[in-house]
Parts: sequence; structure tokens; C-alpha cells
Amino acid sequence: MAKKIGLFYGTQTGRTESVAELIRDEFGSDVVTLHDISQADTTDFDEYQYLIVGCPTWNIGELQSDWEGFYEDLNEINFSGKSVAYFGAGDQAGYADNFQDAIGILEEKISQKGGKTVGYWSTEGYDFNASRALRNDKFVGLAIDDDNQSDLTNERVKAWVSQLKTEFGL
Ligand SMILES: Cc1cc2nc3c(=O)[nH]c(=O)nc-3n(C[C@H](O)[C@H](O)[C@H](O)COP(=O)(O)O)c2cc1C
Repeated sequence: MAKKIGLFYGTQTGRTESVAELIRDEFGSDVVTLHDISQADTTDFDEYQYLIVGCPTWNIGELQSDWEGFYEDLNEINFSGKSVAYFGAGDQAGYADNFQDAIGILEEKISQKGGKTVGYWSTEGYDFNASRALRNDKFVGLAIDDDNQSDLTNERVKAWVSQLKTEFGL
């Protein structure tokens, strides 16, 4: 059986990649295929009905550089009929005015292209000022902060994957 979920991530210092691996292991490696966005093609997205998009925020409110390079390519992808979940890595203490902005930027673009967002995540337990990743007081997806709260990463991933299994209907 073809793997169901395509997980597309970018990373600068490896943290988002580690979280991607945790998510894959939690679903099972027979379910999730990892794609580093620096090596991905627009047609890679066609294979999946269920997508997970992972991006850390860099340079004060910007996309990680490989996602930056792919941003215009998103225009060539038809996301309608696809469910899309987002996770980000960020630093709520060091960048409190731009915490997790990148997943907000990607979600805005991909939902304009027809993607249905799943996997919203509560802001409870975080301390920050502002974020482009907020929709109705929730994050558009899982917010990971390995700079300040690495001890919570495993349990956050487990809870979010369990939520996604329900929301994807798997
Ligand atoms: C120069 C610099 C700028 C950053 N800007 C932001 C930011 O605007 N918002 C945020 O939430 N995190 C910001 N971060 C924190 C990173 O997103 C965080 O360390 C993340 O874990 C890196 O993920 P990666 O290893 O997958 O690249 C910044 C970090 C650095 C060093």
C-alpha cells in the first residue's frame, strides 16, 4: 500500500528535521514519507491526500531559506481536496513578537490554494507577544520550541499526532 502522508519540511540547524522524524515514528514509518523541501519537486505533492508541512521561523518572522526558495513554486500545486497540517519550530523568548510566523505564512498561502487546514493547536503553556500563526486564538499547527521548552517536545508531538489521526480520519 502506498504511504498515506507526505511530510515536507525545511530546517536550518536540524531541529525541525528531528521533530519531523518524531512525527513519522509516532504515526509509523509505513504511513509517513519525509521530504526535505530543499530536494522536493512540486509533483511530489501530487501523491498525497494528507500533507504535513514543517517550517521553522528565521530572520525575525521569515520562512526558513529552503521554504523561501520554494514559496513561489507553491503556486503550481493544486491543494484542493488535500488536508494539510502544519508544525513549526521557534523561540518564544528570543523572538516573542514573531513566534512561529513561518507556519502562519505557509498556511495562508496553501489554504488560498485550496488546502484544508487541520491540526490547530492551543496557545496554552506558551508565553509570547505576537504571531502570524494565530487563527482565532489558536496556532495553525503544532508549535515546537526546543530553545526554551525542549522537555515538552515529545509529549506535544504525541498529543498532536493522536489529534491528527482523528482529524485525517486514519
Ligand atoms: C537569527 C535567528 C532568527 C530567528 N528568528 C525567529 C523568529 O522570528 N521567530 C521564531 O519563533 N524563532 C526564531 N528563531 C528561532 C529558530 O526558529 C529556532 O531556533 C528553531 O528551533 C530552528 O529550527 P531549525 O533547527 O529546524 O532550523 C530564530 C533563530 C535565529 C538564530
